[in-house]
Amino acid sequence: MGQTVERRTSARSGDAERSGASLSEPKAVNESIIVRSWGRCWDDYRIDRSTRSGPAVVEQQRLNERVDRYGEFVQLARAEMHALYQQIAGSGYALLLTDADGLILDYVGDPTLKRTFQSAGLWRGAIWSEANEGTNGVGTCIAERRPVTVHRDQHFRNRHNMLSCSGAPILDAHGELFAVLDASSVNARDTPESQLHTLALVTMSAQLISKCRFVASFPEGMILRFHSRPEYVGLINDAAMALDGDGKILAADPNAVAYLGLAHRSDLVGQRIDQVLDIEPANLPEHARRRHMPYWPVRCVKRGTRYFATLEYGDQQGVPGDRVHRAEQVVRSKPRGQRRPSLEALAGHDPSMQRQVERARRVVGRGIPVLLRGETGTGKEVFARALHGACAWSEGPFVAVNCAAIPENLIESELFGYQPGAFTGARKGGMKGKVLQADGGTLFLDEIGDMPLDLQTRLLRVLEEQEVVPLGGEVPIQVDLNLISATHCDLMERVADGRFRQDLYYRLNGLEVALPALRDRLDRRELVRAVLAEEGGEGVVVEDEAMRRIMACDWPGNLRQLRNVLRTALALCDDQIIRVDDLSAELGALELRSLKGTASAREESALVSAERDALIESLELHRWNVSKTAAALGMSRNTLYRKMRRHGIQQDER
Ligand SMILES: Nc1ncnc2c1ncn2[C@@H]1O[C@H](COP(=O)(O)OP(=O)(O)OP(=O)(O)O)[C@@H](O)[C@H]1O
Repeated sequence: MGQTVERRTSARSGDAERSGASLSEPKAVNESIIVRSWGRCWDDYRIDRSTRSGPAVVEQQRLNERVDRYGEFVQLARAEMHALYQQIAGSGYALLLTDADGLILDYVGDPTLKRTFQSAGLWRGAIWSEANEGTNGVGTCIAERRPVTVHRDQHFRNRHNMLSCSGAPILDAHGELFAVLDASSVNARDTPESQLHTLALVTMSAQLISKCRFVASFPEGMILRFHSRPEYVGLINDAAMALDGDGKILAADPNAVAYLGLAHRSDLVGQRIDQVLDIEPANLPEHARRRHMPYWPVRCVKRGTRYFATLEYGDQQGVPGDRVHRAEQVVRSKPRGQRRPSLEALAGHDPSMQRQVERARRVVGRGIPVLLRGETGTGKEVFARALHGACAWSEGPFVAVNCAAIPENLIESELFGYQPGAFTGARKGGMKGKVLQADGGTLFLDEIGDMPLDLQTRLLRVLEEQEVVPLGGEVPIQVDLNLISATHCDLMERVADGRFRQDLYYRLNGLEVALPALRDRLDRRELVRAVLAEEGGEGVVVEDEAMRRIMACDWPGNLRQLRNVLRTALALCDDQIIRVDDLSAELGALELRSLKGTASAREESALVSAERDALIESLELHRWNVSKTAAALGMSRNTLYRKMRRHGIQQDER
């Protein structure tokens, strides 16, 4: 595994949360930042609110010098700015990169809005320090060293009252503010609260840029990355430390300080690595050479907490020019475990799976909708992607919509899109819904059983008439797409009790493919070997007793859970042999669960309420971030949403 910084879209808002910019961050926190800033504007800078002149702009030559000084960093940041812009394009925002003095170094935005932004002073060379321009997204972010949204009349100077700006700090490897990433819009009609979503995205991108910069800053040293879960090592929310050849810690990122339970960076920097983690400095070169199994388990010396770590030489970050290129790849790289196996590969050696693949193959590309049924983690989405890859629409897009994960009141606009001005808070340019995005390709409707009834009616009409009318629009737009849906539940049962429309059920179910649960597959041994190979453990042997335990397990989380357990076992095992001890506690908990399956009804109801309590506790612990909680509990987000619904847990229970 290369020393890369991967983005995981699903973790976007979660990571922003940890940095203090969560969507749920009390409005009051942002407001108190604004109040402090206004205080500085009155008392320290003594700014005249009513002057009409725009921000000072430096001469081109000085701007060029500044950009040169930031060198490769500007290109690295630009790669991420483009990636972020893809997400917010059409919403009237421009992205700005400034230096630590608030001087705008770079701009990425809608070319048609260039003039508007230029006349507002949001352009290369303009200086947006707080002392010059009063309270604003860039200058106040620099003054407070934290993410901030400054919305319309929260700006101190009247001239800037039409702006909405969200700025987040980019830190250097020593924790110093080095640059600011800002998203600004002119004449936004949104409320300050809706800006918090933008702020979360900007904060996440700023963290990603900070991390790329960290790992690229020590070409002479080594970079150690760690996290309590192996699958998170190498992703944006792992911890990073730079070491010299003797194991002395040269730098540590904020996650390293937080995960090790320390108060300050200075508690780490200058220490030797073996004072912090149980890593022998003499063994560092050996760890850096590990290629067959990149991460290994380490423990915190003081607290005994276990992590998984990787180590690479700083110069393995690539030659300078290459680094930018890698950053571009890095920010766009796909989450691990998202390979695209073919239908044959999915069939494996299991007769029932082979039968299902054969049936699906017969209808593929004939415009017959396929309904996939299977428990969580049986590979429904992987199967849908393989079907898309094998059909006539494979050149077109594959657009997945998870009906369980989108809040009910958003499904309609997500699916069908809307026209400009369709409702308050709508994006200026309107939005193309998922159905239209999938035109010419495949629309994958995951967890279709969770679609609200009134939307089922709309969906049925779209499918029958093969045209969509976006919200607020009148003219129908033709669509031609391949439809695959998936569900974990018995849709017929839902039809029987009135929760699912019978006509839609028949419309979706051109062919039903039932994916077997892992416990029912006859090729589990082969699957274990295949997953181990995919996880970098080719040639690793599973000891008989360990294999017996894996075979005997009930695997409620199916292939997803098997993969997690094997990934951890690979990291823990010595001598390329997986023993019982390497099978994580998760397997023990599963075995206990099957024992509990025989418990009496009373015990079961106690278990149900224990599960509810445990879910709430875990959600609390992860600040109600569903992605993180699901990852910590080893289940999919869908499963967690389902469980929350079953236990009547609402996200606003906090
Ligand atoms: N045939 C397979 N071999 C190995 N791993 C697989 C296979 N199919 C799926 N997986 C793995 O199992 C995990 C779950 O797959 P997927 O998301 O497709 O399941 P799902 O049924 O859609 O789950 P959910 O209903 O919870 O959304 C993924 O990590 C995927 O890589």
